[in-house]
Amino acid sequence: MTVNAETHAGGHTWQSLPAAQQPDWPDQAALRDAIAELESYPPLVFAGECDALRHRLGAVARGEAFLLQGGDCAEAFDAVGADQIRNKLKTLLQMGAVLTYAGSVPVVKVGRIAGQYSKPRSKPTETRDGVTLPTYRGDSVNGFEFTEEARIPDPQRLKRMYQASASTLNLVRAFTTGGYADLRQVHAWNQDFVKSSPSGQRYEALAREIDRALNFMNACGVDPEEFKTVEFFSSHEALILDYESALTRTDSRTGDLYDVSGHMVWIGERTRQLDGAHIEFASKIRNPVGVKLGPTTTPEEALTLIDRIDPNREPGRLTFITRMGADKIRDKLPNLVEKVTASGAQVVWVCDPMHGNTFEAASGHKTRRFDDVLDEVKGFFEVHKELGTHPGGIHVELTGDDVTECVGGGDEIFVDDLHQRYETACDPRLNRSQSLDLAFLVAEMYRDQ
Ligand SMILES: O=C[C@H](O)[C@H](O)COP(=O)(O)O
Ligand SMILES: C=C(OP(=O)(O)O)C(=O)O
Ligand SMILES: [Mn+2]
Repeated sequence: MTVNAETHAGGHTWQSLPAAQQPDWPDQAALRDAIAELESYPPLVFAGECDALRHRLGAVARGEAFLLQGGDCAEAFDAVGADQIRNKLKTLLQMGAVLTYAGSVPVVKVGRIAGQYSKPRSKPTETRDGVTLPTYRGDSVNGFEFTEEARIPDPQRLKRMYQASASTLNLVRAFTTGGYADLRQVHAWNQDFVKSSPSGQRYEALAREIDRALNFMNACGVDPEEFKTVEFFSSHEALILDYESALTRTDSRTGDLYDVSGHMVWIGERTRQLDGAHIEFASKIRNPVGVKLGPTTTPEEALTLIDRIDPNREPGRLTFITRMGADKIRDKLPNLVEKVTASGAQVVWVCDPMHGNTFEAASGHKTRRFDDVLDEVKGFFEVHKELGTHPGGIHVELTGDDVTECVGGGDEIFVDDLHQRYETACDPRLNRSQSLDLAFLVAEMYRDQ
């Protein structure tokens, strides 16, 4: 295999390289048909929007803005109703408002939304009561239901992924530009949270300050229209390369390739092999790109990733999403940040405090402790403070619904509560109140920084 081969029969350099975590599609003819159809579909996003996000992330890399990236671990086809999308968006916007005020910097808002349908897994199979079946790999590949039939990878699902992404993005665009996301409304939701929940009451002082700031702007005659719309971007893990390749198009303005399935895509911890297809793919598209970095990442790997994906050292092009675990971040992160900074690269550093802190409760539920999540973010801020670098943002798995998937938080969820509303198809998400709790606590950290 050569990394630099310019093309292969399918057309793109990455298509001739080994790709980890791809489904074993049993029906290759059906796969080819699905890909051909996807290739004929219109883009979900415009290349110029991807450029805009890259510029916003450039400001994050320079320390002038903060990134809030969040949403489901795995979106599901049967969870794209208006209520679920609205609740998720509402939660992210509320978090964004708190962080904007406390940090006094723009918050770049990016959803794990409208495309987050594919999951890398640690095991190829799952066994329940002595029955072993292929593992669930996300709604884009197979069904969550534990039956032989549901678990067969079906390429028709790639088309449903496109359709579900399109309708989700359509509603998100409507909400964010049509007046629903008005900052004054978002602030009123935050006031509700502060008033009506025990965990919210701790943040009364901050909410009052925001209220005063809004009244002040009002009194100064700031045009209320300014508050009406909000910029919001989509992102997902670029995992299933047949899908991402079919949605990768040449931009007529520049001749560059863009993956028009979302504004930003990231490469996961399990697929970031330097000689693999995913990194080659990431290096060829002009979208802003993220790469997850777990605790085994060496500085040499990080530097090679920069050379591959960001050879021109363009702030905003590359985001490193570190997911070390609360017990490792203070040990592992400093060396990476130091070496990357010394190389002259200006990457965005983002903390994913979820994926290094997963454990299985006695009940069998995969869960995370709110305190571990918070402690990893704290460690992230400490390391950057010590090194004089910018803690660029957080990347979290969350939902706007009152699920019981992570333990702890101000409105505490106990291990015994997990079964009550455990709805995730993959990893445990912070619920609405845990997400807001986190935003207020991170806001305090950002301020102290
Ligand atoms: O976000 C996803 C999960 O962390 C990943 O799919 C691994 O989960 P698993 O260990 O249950 O396979
Ligand atoms: C699989 C994920 O993360 P990671 O690649 O960091 O394990 C994820 O973000 O859902
Ligand atoms: Mn996950």
